[in-house]
Amino acid sequence: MRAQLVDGHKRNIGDVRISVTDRCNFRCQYCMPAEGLPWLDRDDLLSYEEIARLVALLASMGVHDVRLTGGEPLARRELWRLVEMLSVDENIHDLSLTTNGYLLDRQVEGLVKAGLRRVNVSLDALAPDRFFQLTRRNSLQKVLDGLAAAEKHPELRPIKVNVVALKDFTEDEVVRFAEFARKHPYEVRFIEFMPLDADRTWSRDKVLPNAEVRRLIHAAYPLKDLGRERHGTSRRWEFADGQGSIGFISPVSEPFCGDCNRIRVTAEGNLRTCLFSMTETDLRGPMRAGATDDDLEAIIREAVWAKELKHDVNDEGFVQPLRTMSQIGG
Ligand SMILES: Nc1nc2c(ncn2[C@@H]2O[C@H](COP(=O)(O)OP(=O)(O)OP(=O)(O)O)[C@@H](O)[C@H]2O)c(=O)[nH]1
Ligand SMILES: C[S@@+](CC[C@H](N)C(=O)[O-])C[C@H]1O[C@@H](n2cnc3c(N)ncnc32)[C@H](O)[C@@H]1O
Ligand code: SF4
Ligand code: SF4
Repeated sequence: MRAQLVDGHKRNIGDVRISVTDRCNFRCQYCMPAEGLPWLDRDDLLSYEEIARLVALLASMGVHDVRLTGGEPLARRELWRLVEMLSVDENIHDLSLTTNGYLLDRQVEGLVKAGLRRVNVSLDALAPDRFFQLTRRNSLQKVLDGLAAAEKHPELRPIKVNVVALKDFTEDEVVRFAEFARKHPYEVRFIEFMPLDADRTWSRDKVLPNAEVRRLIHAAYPLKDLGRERHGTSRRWEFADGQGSIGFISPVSEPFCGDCNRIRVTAEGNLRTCLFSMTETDLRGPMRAGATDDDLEAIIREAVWAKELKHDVNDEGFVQPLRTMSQIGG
């Protein structure tokens, strides 16, 4: 084992989010433009072997939680192969996936066999026409099938459902989502819209504050506060009658940067120390030029030492990064 990876604010880094591709088969309004984006060339993507090398190095520095994301991670061929490579590392405690669910039905069995332990599925609407409006794809049923397929694997728990909430849109389905959470063994989380959309149309008045979502749910089904998990994104509330729980991820109205222990690696192998970072550190170049693990460790430690204390989108000086959520790996 190497020394714990720490930032300059004395925070131990314990979580890495790896983007395995910038491509996606959906076009969610709050993330991608309808026409897509210029995709990376395949040669520019880190190979699974390169990702596994980096993750093993990070895990030996105490970064024990690994999330695979994208773009759409299941759109990258044979993702199970990467999962298999990572799941044998004893230094990795949590190996999870965030997906739009479209290809989950087909792939979940292989992923579980390969050692995947958790899955989060994005689902922003429960009515087919509303789902189409948000994702620009007619795929609600495929996502529900993906969730049902995941549910059949008890190894994959908890299953979380991510709902990005938009003002003047999501309100109509908030109570239906609460009922969905009460009916299924899924932890539904409402997420406030962040300024990382490709169309750069984010504004504060398009954000549906989670306090409002909670108010709407509480009126129908009273809630009890369970608090926020350390290093977690969501604050959880359980239904007062004990039938399930619901979560709120509130980066706009209640930022949770204080105990942030996360870093990110983009699909082309750049290290980002914050979701909203304005700079990135190239790891692929040194790796392909023959850097040793000690060389890479030094590069990573220097970049992480400068990790941002926080990022508040409400700050006067806040600047939206050039890269979108799908390019960063949300
Ligand atoms: N502001 C901010 N948002 C984040 C961060 N990490 C994840 N998110 C957002 O949280 C939402 C849910 O992301 P997930 O991929 O499900 O990750 P998570 O919430 O950490 O997942 P769990 O560990 O399973 O609770 C997405 O909108 C992410 O972009 C972060 O460090 N900062
Ligand atoms: C970028 S996606 C990548 C994984 C996968 N394609 C998916 O949608 O789950 C990761 C998460 O970021 C969320 N997300 C994307 N753009 C967002 C935005 N502008 N604000 C808040 N969350 C966003 C998505 O809803 C999803 O839950
Ligand atoms: S949120 Fe996920 S599914 Fe939607 S466009 Fe972005 S990367 Fe694709
Ligand atoms: S915005 Fe940056 S500092 Fe804040 S929680 Fe997210 S990654 Fe961490």
